[in-house]
Amino acid sequence: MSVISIFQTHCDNLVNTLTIDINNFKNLEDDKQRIKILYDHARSVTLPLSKTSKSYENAIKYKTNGNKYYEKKDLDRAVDSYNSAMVACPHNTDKERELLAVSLANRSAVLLEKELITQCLDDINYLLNLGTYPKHLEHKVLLRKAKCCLILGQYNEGISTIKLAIASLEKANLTPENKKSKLTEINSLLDELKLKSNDANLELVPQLKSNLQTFTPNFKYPAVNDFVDFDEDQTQGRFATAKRDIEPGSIVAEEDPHCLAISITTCTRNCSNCTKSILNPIPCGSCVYTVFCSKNCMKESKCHEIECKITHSLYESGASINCIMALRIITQKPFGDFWNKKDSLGKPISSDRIYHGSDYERLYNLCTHSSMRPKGEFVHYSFMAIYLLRLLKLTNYFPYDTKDDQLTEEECFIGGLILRHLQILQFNAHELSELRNMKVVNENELNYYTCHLGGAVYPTLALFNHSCEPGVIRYNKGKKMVLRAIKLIRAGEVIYDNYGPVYSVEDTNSRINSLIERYWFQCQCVACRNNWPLFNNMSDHELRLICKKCKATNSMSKYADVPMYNCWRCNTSNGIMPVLMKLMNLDRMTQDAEKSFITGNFEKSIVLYCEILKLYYKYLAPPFPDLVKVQQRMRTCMLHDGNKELQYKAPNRLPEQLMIENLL
Ligand SMILES: C[S@@+](CC[C@H](N)C(=O)[O-])C[C@H]1O[C@@H](n2cnc3c(N)ncnc32)[C@H](O)[C@@H]1O
Repeated sequence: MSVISIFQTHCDNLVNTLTIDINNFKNLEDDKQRIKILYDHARSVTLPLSKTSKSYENAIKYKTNGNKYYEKKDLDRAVDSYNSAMVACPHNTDKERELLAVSLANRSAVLLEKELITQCLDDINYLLNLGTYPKHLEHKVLLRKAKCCLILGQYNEGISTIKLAIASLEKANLTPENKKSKLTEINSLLDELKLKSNDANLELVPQLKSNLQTFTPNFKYPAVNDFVDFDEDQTQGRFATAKRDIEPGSIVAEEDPHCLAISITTCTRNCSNCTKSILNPIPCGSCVYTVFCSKNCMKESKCHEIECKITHSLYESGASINCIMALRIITQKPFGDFWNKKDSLGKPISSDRIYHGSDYERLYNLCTHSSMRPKGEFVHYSFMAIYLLRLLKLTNYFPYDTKDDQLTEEECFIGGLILRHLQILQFNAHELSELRNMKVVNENELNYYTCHLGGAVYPTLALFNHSCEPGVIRYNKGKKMVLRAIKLIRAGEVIYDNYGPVYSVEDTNSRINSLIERYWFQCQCVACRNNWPLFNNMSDHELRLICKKCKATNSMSKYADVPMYNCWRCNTSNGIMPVLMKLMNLDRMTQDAEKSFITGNFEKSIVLYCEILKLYYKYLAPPFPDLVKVQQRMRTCMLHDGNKELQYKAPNRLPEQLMIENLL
């Protein structure tokens, strides 16, 4: 049985044995009442608390494998094995902590050979901090550290490290001869460091100019650019609009998540706090599902201190990433923070209060569609919430001793919040992702794919509605989500995001049905209303000209040899030649953009593609194939501006043939 189904089966069994009246259940006053009514019934499921524990013996095996790979100079596998050794290694006894330090030291040697100097230095600093590395070997890592300092230009730090290395030679079990040769090596490194240090004092380091795109935060909604506003209506709820024309390429929004979670498939490759891809993870001392990129991230991750004990039950029960986040929204803040808000939650928020995504009230007010939720599903969600609440009660989250067979007011309140989060996340969570290289045999055929790392919730970005012809694309930069325009969005227009289905790759019926099923609304976007063709069915011979007066679309053949046309709607006479001339000028720009794109010069190609898009949107109306191609290229370029796995290599040449994938 797959792990996903374990959790599902528990819930299904509970729903099937339920004796209460489901109609009444749905009409209950609030989520807290739902938890209260179902709690005892849900307790018939035993919580799976067995653990995939850390194991010293396994750690030794992995470390030994790492050494073998290192000897064979298979550096990538060596790093992987040392990583596994560290994740598996318990941190309780001196012997275990020594193994951890040795694995770190070995990994740092490999990283130095791989010329990953900063990572090597991080490992050495971490192991020296542990204080459990055998003293008779310490001179080796200190020497390695000094070499890193030399390469990184940290000369003074290097010099003090050399002094420590010399002192620690006293504790080394070396023959006098070996000791002498080590000392010679150390002293020559010291000379080099001193020399470089003197030179560095004479040099003036030129300041690199940041070429960051301009982003002027909106006063009321700091996560969006000043040119964005929000509006609301009966059919669409809240949505974002443009206060002025927004040009393609502009940054529309940048937001930090309110909460995030890394999925089980990548939880030992990406930092659970900042999502960074890491080659040299620092594993949690107690569980095998959590790693960090630095001590800082480990310290910042308050939620893991609470969750560590139940991480196994969460991950191995097959609970979805939304379940993990529904709980984490709670564990990342102290109980008192929620309890103090219990009377204000759900009440109207003053209109001049700044909309910060970190505000719990903003998250709480995201849409739940609870009135539309089918009765059975409500019960199902409540069981999931109770399961999560019972796990939470096994931690030290509540400021008192908890009992599984008793439900206090406080627990009931928190259970109600978890139930609400599950509903919110269903419609408002985003995927976290990074670019990874496809594993291909031939290095020249190196390619990339977007790998999903987990989920996150961004309370401001969650206010953007969907269109199958979106105005923005989304990507992650660290844990931030960035939204950038991929078309000209005119003042007053709605700024649409995209929830998955894109007009050029999926037919209208299929898009409409999947949106109804997944997001519970009937899409009325321009592509759905007009049943736009798929990319493969778009005509290459058609010119979709925009009337200069009324902006209506006038469709004609590219080869119609006529100088003018009269707009079908307002009858204004429009010249065709000036438009054709402009489009011909674009050919050159398109070739340049393609050349830069294919050779991986994404910054240059973004600038050119943006110019092309501006002209397209001025004279032509979508859909047409060249527009789809350019937007697809823009998407690839922007993804390369976002997260990449640590060892990501941009392909030397990207496929010249356009691969139409989902835009988002
Ligand atoms: C992430 S929320 C977007 C913000 C939402 N409008 C609100 O008021 O909170 C997703 C929900 O918004 C609504 N929505 C999104 N795009 C829509 C559209 N194009 N037309 C109508 N409703 C839409 C749907 O109810 C969907 O489940």
